[in-house]
This record gives sequence, structure tokens and C-alpha cells, in this order.
Amino acid sequence: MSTSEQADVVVVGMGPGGEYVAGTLAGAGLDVVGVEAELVGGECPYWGCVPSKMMIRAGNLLAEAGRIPALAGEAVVTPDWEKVAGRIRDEATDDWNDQVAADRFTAKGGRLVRGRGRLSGPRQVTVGERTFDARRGVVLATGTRPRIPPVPGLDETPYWTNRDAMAAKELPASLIVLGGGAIGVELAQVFARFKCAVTVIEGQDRLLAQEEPEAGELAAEALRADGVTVLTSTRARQVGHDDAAFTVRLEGAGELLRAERLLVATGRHADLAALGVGTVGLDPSAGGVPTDGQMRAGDGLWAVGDITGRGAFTHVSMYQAQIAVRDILGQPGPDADYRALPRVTFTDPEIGAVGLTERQAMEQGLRVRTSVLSVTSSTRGWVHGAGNEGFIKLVEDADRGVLIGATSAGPAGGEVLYGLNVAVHAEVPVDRLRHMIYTYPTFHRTIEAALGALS
Ligand SMILES: Cc1cc2nc3c(=O)[nH]c(=O)nc-3n(C[C@H](O)[C@H](O)[C@H](O)COP(=O)(O)OP(=O)(O)OC[C@H]3O[C@@H](n4cnc5c(N)ncnc54)[C@H](O)[C@@H]3O)c2cc1C
Ligand SMILES: NC(=O)c1ccc[n+]([C@@H]2O[C@H](COP(=O)([O-])OP(=O)(O)OC[C@H]3O[C@@H](n4cnc5c(N)ncnc54)[C@H](O)[C@@H]3O)[C@@H](O)[C@H]2O)c1
Repeated sequence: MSTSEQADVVVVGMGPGGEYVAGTLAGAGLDVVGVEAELVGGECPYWGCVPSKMMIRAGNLLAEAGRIPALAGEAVVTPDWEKVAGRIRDEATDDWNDQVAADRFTAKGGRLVRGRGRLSGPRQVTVGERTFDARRGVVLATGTRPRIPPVPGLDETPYWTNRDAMAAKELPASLIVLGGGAIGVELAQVFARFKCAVTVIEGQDRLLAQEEPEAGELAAEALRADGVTVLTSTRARQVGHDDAAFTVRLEGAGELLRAERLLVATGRHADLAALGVGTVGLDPSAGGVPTDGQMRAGDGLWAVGDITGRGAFTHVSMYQAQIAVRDILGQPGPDADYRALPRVTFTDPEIGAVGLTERQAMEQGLRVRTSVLSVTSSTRGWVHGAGNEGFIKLVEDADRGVLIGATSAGPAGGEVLYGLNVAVHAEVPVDRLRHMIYTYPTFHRTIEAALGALS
């Protein structure tokens, strides 16, 4: 009979959230077991944020070169995907090898256990034949997997998820993207800029449906300008595949689309049943693990990252990880606060947002004032010329006189977002924001104009 092994803390899943928790606690002298089924570092560095942003950087360079004729002369540019694929392989992922990250953890004294972990009771995790008892507790940080919609025929085809797209050594000549959320729009634009014929199929009436309607419209305009076919309020009825191509039969009139590849980017979900959460009294069929403000999910149990369902972003997983670490170490600190949750979709133009959309604010029964100002109307936008599309949208809680939401779209829209992020987080009165000095000529001066236009 095998005996259980002891540890102070067992962290299940070593993505950005789990790696931070495990590494920091090990560095603080705790006996930490980190359990990882695939690669230490998780989705973000190997199949998510980092490789996709390398692709986007390359695609944006091509687009900028395409703007030279309008502003600076002539440019002849030949896209070469091999450069992008090579950079992802060599610089981003080390050819999908996590040795550096694993060594970083073990150098701090952590014990890395490779395998799929599962709760087998309170403060207890089983990995294959081994069982670990965690004196202080267990941290769940297992992230999410792609959600594959139940479209007839889809399961029998070799469709791509984000993982295949990130590892692509060659680009297909044509691509259908199912889902017009963050993954769908970012990758559609990159692939199109590398001369792949892309069609995006989005079930809702606009792209980036969780953001302001203006954001979805801008994303659609930008994608169309890059040659992408954007179909909204459209669903796939049937998917097929033969040696040559994928076919997607659409609902409604039943139009048939064909493409060399099909990318499914229709959201993600956590598999709580496989994680054994029922053994600690949690609902295995829930969409995420509920936590309190200190990321506690039960006695001796914490959860951080995508699995909590509070925003599938690396910065959320790191933020929550810091809170969980403090709590496990017995250090007091503020509860998690998601009022000023920022996010950036790295299309060109970038679309950043923080806090509530106008609609979300109204649904909360708040009396709101809003404004939308075009970046092109600013001096900097006008000077910038080609590639200057974008807008600032502000959502003010009219009764409190503070911003509760904002969208910053445009060149460097994600960077411009920062000031708005501070304003929403710190609840800086709109009246104070109106009376500060905004550098001339910057894109962010559009914020000053938008503050003046709140009504
Ligand atoms: C294409 C793409 C682009 C993205 N771009 C951005 C971006 O620009 N900015 C941003 O903020 N976010 C982005 N994200 C989201 C970001 O990648 C995630 O929010 C982040 O990785 C979540 O971190 P996590 O620690 O919660 O989980 P994950 O990164 O998913 O890591 C979880 C880890 O747990 C492991 N695991 C799972 N189950 C078990 C088990 N039972 N036992 C042991 N190990 C297990 C997995 O193998 C994985 O390594 C992107 C995602 C994708 C797919
Ligand atoms: N820049 C970033 O921060 C970034 C980039 C990529 C991904 N991410 C994260 O990864 C997560 C997953 O990204 P995602 O794009 O897969 O999910 P998402 O939830 O952002 O978008 C999925 C889209 O697919 C649509 N959809 C669902 N089922 C469909 C169907 N059957 N037919 C047509 N459309 C359908 C939805 O309406 C939705 O608009 C995001 O929630 C985001 O948090 C972040």
C-alpha cells in the first residue's frame, strides 16, 4: 500500500497563476509541490499570449509597410511566415520545451511533479499512483481548454484550436475561423496580413460581443480592410472535411464555405469534474471555481486564474495569484477587486477596455453619462494619417461623478487605456480628470475631449 507524501502546499496547474503561487511560496521557504500535466508556464507562453503577440507584431509591421505609399514613398514587402514561426519556436517557446521554467521553480526549492493532478479529498491531491497531503492546503490553477461547439460533423474533422495555429510552420492558403472573440479576431487579422484568405463566422450580431458595440464595429471594419470576410449573426450548421479542404454549411440559406483549415475559437471552459472538485464539496458541473476575495475556495483550498471564471487573462491570473500567496502566508491584504478589470484585444487598431460597458452599467440600474470621440479628430490622429482609426468611449456613473468604464481603441489603444484604468480603479472624480494637463499632441488627448463631451 502506498503512503502519502507530505507538503505544505500543493499547486495543481503551473500556468501563469500556478507558477507564480508555487514559485513565490517555494521562495518563501515553504515545501511546495507543483503538479503540471503539460508544460510549466501554461497556455500563455506556449500557445497563447506570447506567440500570438509575436504573430501580431509581424502582421502589424506588414500593415505599416503598406501605409508607406500614403505617407512616405515606396515599399516592397514580401511576407515570410517562416520568420514568425521560427521566432515563436526559438524565442517564445524554446520549441515547446519548459526546462527553463521547470528549473526556475526547482531552483527555489519547489518539487515539480509531472502528471495530471486530481483532488482526492480535503487538502489532498492524487497524481497517478502518488498521493500528496498538503498541510496548509491546495491551490487549483488548471486554467481552461477550448470549448468545442456541438456542430454536426465537427468532431470528426482535424480542426485547429489555438494550439495548432501557434505551432503552424506554414500558413494555409485559406482559413475559416469559427468565433469572433479575442482569439478569432486577433488571428484572423494576422493570417490575412500574411495573405491567407480568411472568413470569420460569429454567432452573435457583432465581433467582440462582450465589449462595446463600437468596438465590434471597429474590429469588423479593420478585418474587412485586411481582406477578411466577416459574417456575424451566422452559425455553422454542418462541418465536413476531405483531403483537400474543410466545408462549413451555414445555417439559414445554407451557403457552403470551403477552406484549407478551420480554426475553432468559440470560447474556453474549465473541466472541474476531471479535477475531482466533488471530493471537496464543490459543484463539478459549474463553469468555474467560486472564491472569496482572498481566493479561498474552501478550507485549505484556493483557486486562481482562468478556472475562477473572473476573466480569462494572464494579468487576472497573476493578480489573483498575488492575493492567494499573501493569504497562504498569513499576510493581510485587500480582497480581489474586479471593478477596473482591463483587457486589450491586440488587433490593429488595438481595442482596450476597462470596467463596465454602457450596457452593463445600465443593467446594474446605474444612471450613466457616456461619450464617444474619434481618435482621428485629435491632432495626433490627424498627423498619424493612415492607420489612425479608433475612438475613446467613456461611461460615467452620473450620480457619483466617476468613470466606471472606458474603451480605448486606436494606435497603441492598449497603452492609452492605462490612464483610464487608473481613473476607474481609483475612482478619480470626472471633474478632476477634466482639469488635468494632457500632453500635446498625443492620442490620449482624445480622453480630454471625451470627458468634455460626457452627456
Ligand atoms: C491564443 C490565446 C491568446 C491569448 N492572449 C492573451 C493576451 O494577450 N493577454 C492575456 O492576458 N491573456 C491572453 N490569453 C489568455 C491567457 O493565456 C490565460 O488567461 C492564462 O494562460 C491563464 O492562466 P492560468 O494560470 O489560469 O491557466 P493556464 O495558462 O491555462 O495554465 C494551466 C496549466 O494547468 C495545467 N493543468 C491543467 N489541468 C491539470 C491537472 N489536472 N493537473 C496538472 N496540471 C494541469 C495545464 O497543462 C496548464 O499548464 C490568451 C489565450 C489564448 C488561447
Ligand atoms: N488579447 C487578449 O487578452 C486575449 C487574446 C486571445 C484570447 N484571450 C482570452 O482567451 C479567451 C478565449 O478566447 P475566444 O476568442 O476563444 O473566446 P471568446 O469568448 O472571447 O469569444 C468566443 C466567440 O465565439 C462565439 N461563438 C461561440 N460559439 C459559436 C458558434 N457555434 N458559432 C459561431 N460563433 C460562436 C461567441 O459568440 C464569442 O463571440 C477569451 O475569453 C480571452 O479572455 C485573450
